[in-house]
Amino acid sequence: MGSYMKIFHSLPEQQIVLLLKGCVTIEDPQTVILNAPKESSAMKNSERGIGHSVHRFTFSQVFGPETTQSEFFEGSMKEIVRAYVNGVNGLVFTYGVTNAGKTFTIQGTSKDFGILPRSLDVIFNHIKGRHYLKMNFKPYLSNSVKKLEDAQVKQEEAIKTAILASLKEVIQTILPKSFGYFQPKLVGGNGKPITHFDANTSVDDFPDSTETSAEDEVDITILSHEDLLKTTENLKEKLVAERQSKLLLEVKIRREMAEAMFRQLLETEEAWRQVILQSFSRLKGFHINRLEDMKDSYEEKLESKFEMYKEAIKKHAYMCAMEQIEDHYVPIEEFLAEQEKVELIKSLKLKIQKLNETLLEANEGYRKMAEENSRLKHTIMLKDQEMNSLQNWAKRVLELEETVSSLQKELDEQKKHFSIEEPKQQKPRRGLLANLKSTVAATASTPLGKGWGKYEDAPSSSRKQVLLTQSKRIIFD
Ligand SMILES: Nc1ncnc2c1ncn2[C@@H]1O[C@H](COP(=O)(O)OP(=O)(O)OP(=O)(O)O)[C@@H](O)[C@H]1O
Repeated sequence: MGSYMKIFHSLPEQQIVLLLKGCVTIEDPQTVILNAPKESSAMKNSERGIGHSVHRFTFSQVFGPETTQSEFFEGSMKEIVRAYVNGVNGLVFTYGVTNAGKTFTIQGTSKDFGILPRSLDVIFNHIKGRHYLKMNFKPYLSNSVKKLEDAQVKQEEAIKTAILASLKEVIQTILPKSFGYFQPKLVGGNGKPITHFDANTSVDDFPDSTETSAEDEVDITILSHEDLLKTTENLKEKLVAERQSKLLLEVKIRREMAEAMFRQLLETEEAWRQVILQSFSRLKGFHINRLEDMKDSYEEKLESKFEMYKEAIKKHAYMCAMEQIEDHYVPIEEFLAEQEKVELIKSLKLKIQKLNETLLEANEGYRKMAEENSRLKHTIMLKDQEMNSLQNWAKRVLELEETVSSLQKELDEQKKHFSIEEPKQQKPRRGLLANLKSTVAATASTPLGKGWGKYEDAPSSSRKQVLLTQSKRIIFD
């Protein structure tokens, strides 16, 4: 018994409970402990100090999950049933959520009966041989019974037979194949149906009430009292049989009518089916045509919409282009003029570039020339210095030349003078240098320039050479 289920009967102390695994723990055969699940509000409340997470319940008997149907019956029902057969009323009911196992407990399965078939088995075993065999009680107004007369019993039986027969036919007609679906409802202790309805039972299996008795009509006046009773009895039976046969006939007629109606119904159904099929196929055709029409019209619509959108897009593109043209439009003359300007600017730029290059080159040349110039200046300066020194030299040479010429003159005069006075006085020779010195000293105040004059027009180099030659000559003289 894996589920959680309580089975109560009328007495509170007789509470019995079957328990679920998990939060429910069986402490002992009388006590169950309920532990609140971890996430439950009861557990959370108990953690906050409100209420308890554990509850203890006491019962007359607790059955755990491993309990079998038999053990449960023995432990729960047997005493109640025993009391019942001894005239003590009892109430057993199950209580629990859906799928808790109430039906399983009460009814059980065909292999493993629950407490109800087991109880019935016990009860019927208990009254075995003491059954009331006559079938002359009829339920009345749900909670009562009526005792039937024999004739009523037979009438009931005939009706029952007729009903069962027609029922069987109807069932065979309507549900020929699925008849096997119906299972016996009540099962006895041996597992066989207590009330058995055999689908193969036919009308022929029931006594044929339409058959007339073999007995002929008799003259009652010649009959004894016993025979009379017997005959009366026979007549009664005949009467009943006739009534039965009438009933059967009625049932038969009704059945035939029902069959006819059923056939008609089938035919009608078939006709309707045909009609429906035709309509359906027509409808289908209609739908297909309609669908095709719709498809065409949708395609057309789609096409026209497509065209419309295409036109709209074109228009939009055109408008955009026009707007752009308005914003960016330049007349061709302006454009050409601009173009010329651009060309001009380009060529000017090119020229400027070339000029720049030329300028750079000129700069470079100028720089080189400046260098050359400074070098030449330097040379000139050197030459000037040289020239100055040469001029000084020349000046000096001229002076010396002057001196020499004056000395020469003086010498010549002296010579002349000596040649006149030579015989009288012979002047002692003192050497050239002593003579020169004395001459220079004598002519120190003599002005220069007389000897220079004859070289004034000569080029400087030849003049220098002359000067040098003269000065050399003067020095070596
Ligand atoms: N003790 C058990 N052992 C094995 N199977 C069980 C047990 N109890 C219940 N079941 C199975 O659990 C399922 C539900 O059980 P059952 O139909 O008896 O529940 P229930 O309480 O009658 O439900 P509901 O209230 O919906 O009728 C069934 O398939 C049943 O066979």
